[in-house]
Amino acid sequence: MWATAVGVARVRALETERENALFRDPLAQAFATAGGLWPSSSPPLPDDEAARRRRLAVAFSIVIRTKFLDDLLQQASASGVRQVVLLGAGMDSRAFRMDWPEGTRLFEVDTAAPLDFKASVLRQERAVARCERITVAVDLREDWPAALAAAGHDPTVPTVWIAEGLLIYLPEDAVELLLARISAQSVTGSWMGLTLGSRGVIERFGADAGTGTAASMWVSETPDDPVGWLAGHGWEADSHTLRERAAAYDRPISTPPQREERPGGLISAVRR
Ligand SMILES: C[S@@+](CC[C@H](N)C(=O)[O-])C[C@H]1O[C@@H](n2cnc3c(N)ncnc32)[C@H](O)[C@@H]1O
Repeated sequence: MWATAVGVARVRALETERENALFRDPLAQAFATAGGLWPSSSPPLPDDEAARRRRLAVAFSIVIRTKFLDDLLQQASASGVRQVVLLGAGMDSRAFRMDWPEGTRLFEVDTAAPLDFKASVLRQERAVARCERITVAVDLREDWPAALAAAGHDPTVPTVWIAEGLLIYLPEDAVELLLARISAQSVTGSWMGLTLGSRGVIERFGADAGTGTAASMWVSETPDDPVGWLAGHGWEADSHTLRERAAAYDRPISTPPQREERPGGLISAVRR
């Protein structure tokens, strides 16, 4: 399941090599290498044209969402937030690659296996975090708020929460529960950045996805009205499409939309 996190690192390593990269993630290549996905020619792109296009589209979406959430984290920091929680952190290396104000504490929540793998790569790379970094090994289906609190998270001061490439893997009731728990730990002034499967993506990508691929594990998509949904949880949200953000980052999608595009893939929210 967490192998998908190494696939994400591979995409970030490729972006890092670009001249006009939207971000640079110097640790991504080490994660991809340790996971057997680097040099990037392995695994080869599938021959099947549709599968090839899907793979490229997923990679593109990872690059755009990474930049979107980097910006959101910077904004939250600038507004004074000093607690960061990465839910399903995987190989996220923001603790190491971003500038953090003095006093920032960053919690990485994931299960033990990916966190152990990550720790071994970080040791090998002699990576040094640029903020206080705390890992919390817990399954998000269990009582993770208690584990987070035990690790030192303080729910009485604002937090910026990131759930990147996570909710698409959780069934709808688990997404609701996660949101309720995040909201219960978020005082006014907290922030949240979410990525959600855009509408129809499971049908388009998941239906004929090979077993073991990331797309074969996708189960949930953006609700019909993401802004209203989050308002119900006490958040003032903005939702963006990949296409709109990609254009804003000067990385426009050149092909016209094949169907009506509804908002929803990328969400930023502030706690009221
Ligand atoms: C596709 S990866 C994305 C990782 C990271 N957020 C990023 O964008 O680089 C999904 C991550 O969510 C984690 N995850 C999925 N289900 C989880 C659960 N029930 N509890 C804790 N972590 C979970 C996986 O271990 C994996 O690291």
